[in-house]
Amino acid sequence: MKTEKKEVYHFQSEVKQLLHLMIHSLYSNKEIFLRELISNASDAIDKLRFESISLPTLYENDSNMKIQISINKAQKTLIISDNGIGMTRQETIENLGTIAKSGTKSFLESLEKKENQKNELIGQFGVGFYSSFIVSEKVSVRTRFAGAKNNEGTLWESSGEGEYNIKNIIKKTKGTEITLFLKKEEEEFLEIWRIKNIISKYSDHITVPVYIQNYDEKNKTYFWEQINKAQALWTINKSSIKEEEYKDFYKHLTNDQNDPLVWSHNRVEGNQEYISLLFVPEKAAWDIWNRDNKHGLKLYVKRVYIMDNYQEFLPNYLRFIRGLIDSSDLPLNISREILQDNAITENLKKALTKRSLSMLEKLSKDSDEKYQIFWNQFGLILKEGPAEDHENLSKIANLLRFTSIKNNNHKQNMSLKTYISNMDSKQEKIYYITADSYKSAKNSPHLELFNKKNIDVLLLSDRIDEWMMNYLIEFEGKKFQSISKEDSSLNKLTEDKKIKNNELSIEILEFLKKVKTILGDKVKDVRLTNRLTETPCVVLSDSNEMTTQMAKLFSAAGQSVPELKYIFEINPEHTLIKKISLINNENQLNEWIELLLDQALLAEKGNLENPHKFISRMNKLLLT
Ligand SMILES: Nc1ncnc2c1ncn2[C@@H]1O[C@H](COP(=O)(O)OP(=O)(O)OP(=O)(O)O)[C@@H](O)[C@H]1O
Repeated sequence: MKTEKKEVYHFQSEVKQLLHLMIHSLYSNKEIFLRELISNASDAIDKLRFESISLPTLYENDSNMKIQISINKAQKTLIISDNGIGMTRQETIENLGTIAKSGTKSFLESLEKKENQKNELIGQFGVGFYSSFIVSEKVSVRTRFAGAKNNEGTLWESSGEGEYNIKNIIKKTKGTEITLFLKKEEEEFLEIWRIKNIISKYSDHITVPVYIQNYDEKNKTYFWEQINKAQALWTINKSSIKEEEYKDFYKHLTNDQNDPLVWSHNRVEGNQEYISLLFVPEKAAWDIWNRDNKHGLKLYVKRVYIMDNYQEFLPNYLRFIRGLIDSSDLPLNISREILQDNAITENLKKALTKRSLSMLEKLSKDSDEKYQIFWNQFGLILKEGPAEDHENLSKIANLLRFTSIKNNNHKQNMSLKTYISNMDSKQEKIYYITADSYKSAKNSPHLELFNKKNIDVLLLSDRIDEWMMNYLIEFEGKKFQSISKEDSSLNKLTEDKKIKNNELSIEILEFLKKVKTILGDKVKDVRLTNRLTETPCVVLSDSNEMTTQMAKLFSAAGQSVPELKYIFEINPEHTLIKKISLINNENQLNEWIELLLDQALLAEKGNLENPHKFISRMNKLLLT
């Protein structure tokens, strides 16, 4: 048994940092402390409801769940109490002395550098309980875990300056009572109208009733006045919910301060019964690229909160979707483990995936501008889709956006449908090129023919693109074709320019033979090309071989890649080729051919195995 003595503890250093930051960055929006405390109280009540499904005695004969707020003007205090799950002593120390979230440290560090975005980022991170210190000079928490004895209560007190006290107390009721000793300059929060105002602003979608203690002047008595509607928004008929209410609800659910871009609210009856409410954010969460970023939907079963961030209802490539699902088919005592191998989960996942994709499709039809915002934020994540979800491949492909030669800038805003509708009548395939950057894709010699023929090519330069293109085989009957690979369909487009052997000069054919001999097995083949206009030569991958970009991805991932052998194509009409083909000096010819190959390789790969040799060879030839 602990003694009655106070024990002093120190805050974890991250807490000190967060407190400091919060007090200095959120001064313009102080009132959010009340939202945070009410939200915590509501979570504690949800947890109690959930736990008491298997252990009803936890209610301690008090199952009328509520949050109560009272003001004591004389003492300048504001008291927020709930009859939820409460905390044990150990939990109090862990929850109110540390920050459990992973990535806190890096988050705080990144925040230091983003002066003008601090406010928004802190909000997303969830300021939580510690926001009480924005308005309080001291905070005291009395709490007792549901089901524990009356003398197992805990008192936590702090002035938010580095340390806090813990003491054992008697608390007759389960739950938590938080007393804020307001700073002198924050006395506005002692006004009942002000508090009522804040509660209705932030807490309408809290499903637990929130009461404020009011005074009846006529009867000279105190009474509890309910402030919020305490009805779960998603259970209300769609047609009676206002746009603003959805937006508020989204913010409440996610801590995001921005409005959602779009949402989809559905009640499904029949075989499966559930309500889903899905949102697409306007901005990616700060930790969306963290491996341990907590995404997923909030799960309710028959209106009872079960868990946060359940990831199995949506595929990974839709991890930016936020929202909730309220199932009537799952049992209340469901656990994560059971959920995982559950046919209901599987069906829900299918249905919610379709729902999300249609929501995005609708967004793309309704507003180009909004869809572009979505794409800029989440396009890279959606690009994981083709590899992950074969079943919905064509729907996902339809949602992808690209830039292309004709686009003439790096903005990815062209759909495959648009590409196809602009296709030349002779064009059979959807042409694309992958490279390290937009610039290098746009300037690749492979584009010369396409530029000349006015045929558009998708320019892909995100890291994931090459990988994605392995899964995109065709769209609406048109095959995808990498233009850095050998491709016989090009012949149709170049009929007018076809190289016919009998029309070629003997000199050029002789030259071709020589090049083959000189390069030997450094290349797979040597051919004359009709792809080029400006460039003397180019290398291509064989149609069944890995592309350069793919090889780069593999080696960046630490995997060994077999050496790529290219097809070396020469442009017989290029002045340089014409000139070189006339060289008789064998040594000099060798040097020139090696130089040409290196040039083509450099253009293709962006680097050379032996750049030094390339330079000295070039310098030597420049002097001849
Ligand atoms: N009224 C309460 N009853 C029971 N536990 C509480 C209460 N308030 C806070 N806690 C506990 O303290 C923890 C920390 O609260 P805090 O508000 O700092 O962060 P959070 O609620 O976990 O995160 P966020 O604010 O981002 O949702 C909570 O997770 C909860 O376990």
